Amino acid sequence: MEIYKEFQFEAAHYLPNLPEDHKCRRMHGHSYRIKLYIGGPIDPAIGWIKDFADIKKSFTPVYKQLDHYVLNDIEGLENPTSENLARWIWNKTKPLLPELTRVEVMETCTTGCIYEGDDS
Ligand SMILES: Nc1nc2c(c(=O)[nH]1)N=C([C@H](O)[C@H](O)COP(=O)(O)OP(=O)(O)OP(=O)(O)O)CN2
Ligand SMILES: [Zn+2]
Repeated sequence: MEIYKEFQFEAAHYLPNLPEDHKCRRMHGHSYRIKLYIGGPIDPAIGWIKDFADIKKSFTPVYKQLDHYVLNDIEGLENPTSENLARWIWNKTKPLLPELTRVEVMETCTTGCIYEGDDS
């Protein structure tokens, strides 16, 4: 079974590797939504896999690096596509939250990326 916790943060970015005339090469902002999925057995005494509050606590140091920043200024996010952001969040969060099974990044209401580790 999996559970998830959703987060939202505001950030600006531009995609520097796109052609000059591509609109996403210009600086613009998104209300990003992130879903972190956690897998594991249900604790029979409590009836849950992990407290949602503990997922939030573990993710907070990573979240704070993203919210209200220009993503391009962050080390490792110089080309902040959804794909690169999902992998960056995975790499930063997995050591803090070993039960992490999937990261979903939603850049707009209609677009997103799912990352499940090295071979996805
Ligand atoms: N595979 C990817 N494609 C695009 C990414 C990305 O990270 N990975 N990013 C962008 C831009 O950041 C852009 O802001 C979002 O793209 P898009 O959906 O085209 O933007 P709109 O909200 O303007 O979409 P409409 O449906 O046309 O309104 C682009 N592509
Ligand atoms: Zn964008």
